[in-house]
Amino acid sequence: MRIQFTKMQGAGNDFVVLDETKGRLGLTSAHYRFLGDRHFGVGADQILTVRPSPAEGIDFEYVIHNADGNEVEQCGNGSRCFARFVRDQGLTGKDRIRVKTMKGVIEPLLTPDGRVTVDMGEPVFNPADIPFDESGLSLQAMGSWGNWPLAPVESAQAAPLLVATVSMGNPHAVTLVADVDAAPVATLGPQVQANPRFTQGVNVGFLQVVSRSQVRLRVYERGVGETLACGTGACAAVVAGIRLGLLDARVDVQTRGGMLTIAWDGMGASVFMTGPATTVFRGEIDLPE
Ligand SMILES: N[C@H](CCC[C@H](N)C(=O)O)C(=O)O
Repeated sequence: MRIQFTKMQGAGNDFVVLDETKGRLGLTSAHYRFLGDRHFGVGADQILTVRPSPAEGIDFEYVIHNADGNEVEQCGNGSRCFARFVRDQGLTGKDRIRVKTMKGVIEPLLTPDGRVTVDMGEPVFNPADIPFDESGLSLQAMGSWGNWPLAPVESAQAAPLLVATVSMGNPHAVTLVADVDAAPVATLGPQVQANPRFTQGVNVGFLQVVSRSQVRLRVYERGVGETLACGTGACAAVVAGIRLGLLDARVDVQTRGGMLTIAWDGMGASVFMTGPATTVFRGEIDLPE
């Protein structure tokens, strides 16, 4: 079957975008893996599928698959590219678009400077909702915001790693490092992901605090590996930094693929993410049967 696709990227996190607003393509997990494959397919970190409005007051639905073919709950950089896609394709004339993902409704806003700001909803800290099994762990309470625990997560390293666990709809574990360039992302990332306490896997963020309004971040993503940027990872990392008393309410996050700006006013507030969204090329491809 030959399909059309649009290749996009947001801060270097790259996507194959498919339009199912006029009918389903009926793709399988193997098809998503093929599309994500950088040697035999198109190549992407995630595959984003745009579908028609599922309900009154919502403009579209958007479905996210990691390069490993598994569907996931949320994708921050993808939500900006989704918004750029539906505008450029003439599927909407709106600047503010309400879109349903697996775990809720988010609201990208196309801004005059060409960037996109997304209301990513509230962060979730309850371990059972991350999900993270904290049974039997001696949690180390830190930070200026009450006793938010940093959980020691066993890894193959000598000492357990202290991580802050946050959900932005998808699971994140954030650890502090002195220098992201020297962080053992390729080894520690998969080790934390393999920890059975993350019962649905996890995206592992390595956060370097430069100042109260500037950080550097690398993320070893669930279902992909290290990406050049992770939007929900940037949200989770800034939220963790704010709750640990290390960051102010608006932070520039320097990733290997570009700059994202994250704002969060604290408990009960949404996290807002601003960043780029770029169309790289359009094409068509024959899917394996
Ligand atoms: N790998 C993530 C999904 C994509 C997140 C990332 N690309 C973003 O921009 O938020 C997960 O399995 O939860």
